[in-house]
Amino acid sequence: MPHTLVLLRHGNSEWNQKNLFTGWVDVRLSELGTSEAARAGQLLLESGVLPDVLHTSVLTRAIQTANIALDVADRAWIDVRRSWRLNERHYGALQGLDKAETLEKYGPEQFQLWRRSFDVPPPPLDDDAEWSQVGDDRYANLYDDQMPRTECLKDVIARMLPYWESDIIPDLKAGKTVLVTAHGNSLRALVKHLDGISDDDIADLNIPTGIPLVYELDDEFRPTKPAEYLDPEAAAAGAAAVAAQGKK
Ligand SMILES: O=C(O)[C@@H](CO)OP(=O)(O)O
Repeated sequence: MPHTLVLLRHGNSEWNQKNLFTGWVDVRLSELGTSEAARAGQLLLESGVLPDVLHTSVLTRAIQTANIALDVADRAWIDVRRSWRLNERHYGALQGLDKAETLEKYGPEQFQLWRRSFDVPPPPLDDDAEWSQVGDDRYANLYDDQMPRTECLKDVIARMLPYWESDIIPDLKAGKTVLVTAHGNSLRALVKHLDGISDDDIADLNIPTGIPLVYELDDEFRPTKPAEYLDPEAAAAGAAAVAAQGKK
């Protein structure tokens, strides 16, 4: 029996709007992001892809997106699990910096390496820096060596996949339609795993904000066909806009 998995990147956030590197900084949705989330719910409703369970990161922008979308889809009541393992990539010392200024200061090669390379993390963020999450209550249960100070995509895969195996797969196995509401880079990590994308090719994959991406998976939890965005045109435009960030 095929399993249905829906991936949803949060809607446009206040820092997406300001073009700042965000990572683990807990910013909220912008007005645009709120309407994107409502539209995502409408798309779920219209396509009849109705989630039975929600998995979110512990970041407010993903939680808000899920709440708004599920409310519109009349599924506000479904079970919810949250995990730091679905969080955005920790952007290290880039958190809080302007993307256009960073591109100008370090050049396109270094900028792309930090944003999209598989295994080059940005410099680590000091624990006492303004945009550090060390000491944030929501991470009180993490061991100190689990608490990132910076991450590359490879690190995100390493901390995200255990949750996929231990918490998301069992829900799929139970026949539930699973909604995962997360972030540009944590979802790139999951898509890389599901679609078997190489370490080099993943650099070209960008996930648009607020458009559900639907996977049908076999019993080995591999896609039976290419995943589909519920609004393919808007998704292509949104992904191109993410790729171009920095170039203002
Ligand atoms: O700033 C971030 O945390 C991410 C997602 O918004 O940005 P990027 O697409 O540059 O990896």
